[in-house]
Amino acid sequence: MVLCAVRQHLLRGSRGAWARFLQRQSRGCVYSSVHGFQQEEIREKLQAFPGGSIELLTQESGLAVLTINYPSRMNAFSGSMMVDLEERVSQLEGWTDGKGLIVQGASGTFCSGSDLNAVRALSNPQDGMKMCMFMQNTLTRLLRLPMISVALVEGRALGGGAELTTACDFRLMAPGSVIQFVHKHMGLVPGWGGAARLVRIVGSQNALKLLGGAVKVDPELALQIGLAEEVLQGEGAGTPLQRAENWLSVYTKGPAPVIQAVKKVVLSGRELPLSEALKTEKDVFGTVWGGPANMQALASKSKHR
Ligand SMILES: CCCC(=O)SCCNC(=O)CCNC(=O)[C@H](O)C(C)(C)COP(=O)(O)OP(=O)(O)OC[C@H]1O[C@@H](n2cnc3c(N)ncnc32)[C@H](O)[C@@H]1OP(=O)(O)O
Repeated sequence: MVLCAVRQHLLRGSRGAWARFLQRQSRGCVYSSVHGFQQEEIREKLQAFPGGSIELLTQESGLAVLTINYPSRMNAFSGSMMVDLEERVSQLEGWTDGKGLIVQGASGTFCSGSDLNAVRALSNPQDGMKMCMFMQNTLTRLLRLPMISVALVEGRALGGGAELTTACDFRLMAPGSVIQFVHKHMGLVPGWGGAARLVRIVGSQNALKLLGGAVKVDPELALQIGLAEEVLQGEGAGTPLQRAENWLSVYTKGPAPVIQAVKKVVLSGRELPLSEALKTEKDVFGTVWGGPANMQALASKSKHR
C-alpha cells in the first residue's frame, strides 16, 4: 500500500518531469511561432506537391513499421509525404503500447531524399527554410519517440533519405545498400537536422569526410565508423524486414513502460546537461520503481546468472 502511494506520487512527479523535459525541448519540436514558424502555412504549401504516402503499421507485439512509399520516384519525399510523416509521428507519440519502430522504404530501396520536383518549385530561400524547419521538427520528434527505432536501409538512402536514417536510434544495412549525403553535389548542405545528428553518431571528423566528399557509405564503411549497427546478412534467414524485427526484438523484449523508460533515460542523457539528465533519470526511475514489472521480478526472486 505504502509503496503504491509512493509510486503514485512519483508517477505524478514523473509525468510532470517528462512534460518539463519535452517543454524544455519545445514539446519535442525545435521551432514554434516564437521562431516565426507557422506550421499550418507550410503544411498547406507542402500539400500542393502530392504523391506517394507514408504507411504506418502497428503490431500487438509493440513493434511498428513505418514505410516510405513512392516507388516510382525511388521513395523521394513529396510535399504531402512530409505532412504524412508528421501525422504518423503524432500517431506514434500517442501509442502507449509502443516499444520499437522500424523505418523502411518500399520496394527494396530506402529513400532518395526530397522530391526534386517539389524542391524546384520551393526553391526560394524562405520556402526552403520553412520546409527545413517543418522536417527538422518532425525528425526531432521521431528521434525523441519513447521507443527504440531502427532505420532498415536497403538500396539507397540519398540526401534527405540519408538524413532520415540519422533520426533513428540505429541503422541496419542490407548487403549492397548505400547511405550517401549527396547534398554537396546538389549545391546544398543537410537541412533536415542530418548534419547535427551525424556529428553525434560518427564524430565531427567522419562527418566532415562524409559530407565534404559526398562519400558513398557501404555497409562495411558504415560498420567501421559506427554509422551502422549491423549488416543484415543471410539468405534464407527471412526478409530484411523479418531480420530487422528479430534484431530489434532483443532490445524491446519486456513490458512497454520499462522499454519506454529505457529510451527516455538514454534520450535525456544524450540531450541534456548532466545535472538535468540526472534529475530526469530519477523521475523516470520513479515511474518503474514499484511498478508491475518491478513487483513481479521481486516476487519471483529473479537471478541474473
Ligand atoms: C534537404 C534535402 C536534400 C535532398 O534530399 S536533395 C535530393 C537528393 N536526391 C537526389 O538528388 C536523387 C536524384 N536521383 C538519382 O540520383 C537517381 O534517380 C537514383 C536515386 C540514384 C536512382 O537511379 P536509377 O536507378 O538509375 O533510377 P532513375 O534515375 O531512373 O529513377 C527512377 C525514377 O525516380 C525518379 N527519382 C529518383 N529520385 C528522385 C528524387 N529525389 N526526386 C524526384 N524524382 C526522383 C527519377 O526521376 C525517375 O523517374 P522517371 O522514371 O524519370 O519518371
